[in-house]
This record gives sequence, C-alpha cells and structure tokens, in this order.
Amino acid sequence: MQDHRRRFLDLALRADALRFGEFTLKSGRSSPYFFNAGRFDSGASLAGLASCYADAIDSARADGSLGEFDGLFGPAYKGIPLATALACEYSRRGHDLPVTFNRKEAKAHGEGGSLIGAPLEGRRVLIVDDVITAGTAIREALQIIGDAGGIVSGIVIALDRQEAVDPSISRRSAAQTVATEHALPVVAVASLDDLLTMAAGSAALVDQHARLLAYREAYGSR
Ligand SMILES: O=P(O)(O)OC[C@H]1O[C@H](OP(=O)(O)OP(=O)(O)O)[C@H](O)[C@@H]1O
Ligand SMILES: O=C(O)c1cc(=O)[nH]c(=O)[nH]1
Repeated sequence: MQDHRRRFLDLALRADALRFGEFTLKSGRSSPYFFNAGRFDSGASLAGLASCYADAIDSARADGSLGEFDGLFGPAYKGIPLATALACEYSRRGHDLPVTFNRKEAKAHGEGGSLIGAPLEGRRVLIVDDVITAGTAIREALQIIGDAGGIVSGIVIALDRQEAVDPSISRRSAAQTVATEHALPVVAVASLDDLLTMAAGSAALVDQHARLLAYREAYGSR
C-alpha cells in the first residue's frame, strides 16, 4: 500500500475520524463505518491530512493520471477546511494556489452571493472533498464551478467508499461513474479496499473486517 494511503488511514483512526458502528449516510444507506473529516480539528492534524492529500495528488500528477490545475475548490462544508489546509501545504511546498469555496445558503448582504475566495472564471480547479459515496456532493460542486465559469481539472477525495449507487442496476462505483460521465480524474488518498487491507492485518480492527467485507459484498463496486 502506498505510504500516503497508510499514513492517512492511521491518522484517521487516531483522530477518531474513522469510526465503526451503525451510521446513516447522506444517501440514506446504513453503513457499518463512517469517515468524519470534522475530527481533523487541530492545526497539526489538518496539516498531517493535507500532506496525505498533496502526496496523493503529486503521485497522480507524476503518473500522468491527473492534469494541471491552478486553483483548489472546497465544497461546503467539510471541503472548506480541507481545500484551505491543502493550499497551505502547497504553499509550504513552493506552490501558491488560489482557493475558492461556496456557501450552502447564499448571502444576501455585504459582498453577497455564494462563492468565497479566488474568482473561478477561466480557472482550472481541483475539487477537494472528504469522501465520495453516491457522488451527489461532487455533482453539486461540478455544477457550481461550471456556473461560475471555472474548469474542473479533477477531483481529490480522502476516502473513496467504492460504493455502487444502485447495486441492482450497476456495480460501478460513484467515483467511476462521475469520472466517466465528466471525463475527469478522481484521485482518492485511500479507498475501502485499503481500509480492508489494513483491517485484515490489524488486531484492533479484526472485528470490523467481516462487517466491512459484508458491506462491500452488498454495496461495493466490482
Ligand atoms: O457522495 P455523496 O453521497 O454525496 O456523499 C458524500 C458527501 O456527504 C457528505 O457531505 P454533506 O453534504 O453531508 O456535508 P457536510 O460537508 O456539510 O458535512 C460528505 O462530506 C461528502 O461531501
Ligand atoms: O455518504 C455519506 O454521507 C458519508 C459517508 C462518510 O463516510 N462520511 C461522510 O461524511 N459522509
């Protein structure tokens, strides 16, 4: 497993951002695990997470699967601190990147509108979000960026849950579907497969392994 994948999963487990139990997802599906990026709630933990994103992006740039971009877009809400932390990480690495994010509800006073940060018009942006399940949040972000005249170069997420939206119709994951429909690269720092690999080799996660496997059997991509 690539170093940034393992590092990210270790950080997420230590921050309690990856939890096991019973959770209802945005799609309504019930899941035995949940990634809560909100638990990366300090400067140091966000910096550690941002370095995993940057390593995943740099690796995709190096192998040619991700093209050039000159800005970052973080969808509200959890994408906002993630894109911001990643911009700080890239600045530390010598690349100053503009960052933009949206409000879920448009502001009617002051500067108004629903976009904050660098203008998107004509800019090639990378969408930075926490997790993809059904792809609803990413589709919304694509629409917002397109409406503002931006050009999406790709999508980076911390965790690809590798789930089919409706397994009775297709076993393609939401990430694969978005990638094909929009001809865009989707880069994941880690995936459910990586979590399963880690769980299989960890005494602390051994109880979760069977439940995760059963969940992937029911809803996972193939
Ligand atoms: O692929 P999907 O099925 O869309 O699910 C994943 C999305 O769900 C969550 O967003 P949510 O809108 O719940 O919001 P938050 O960032 O405001 O917590 C999560 O942060 C992802 O963006
Ligand atoms: O599908 C979701 O809503 C979802 C899954 C997950 O693991 N984390 C999250 O924030 N949302």
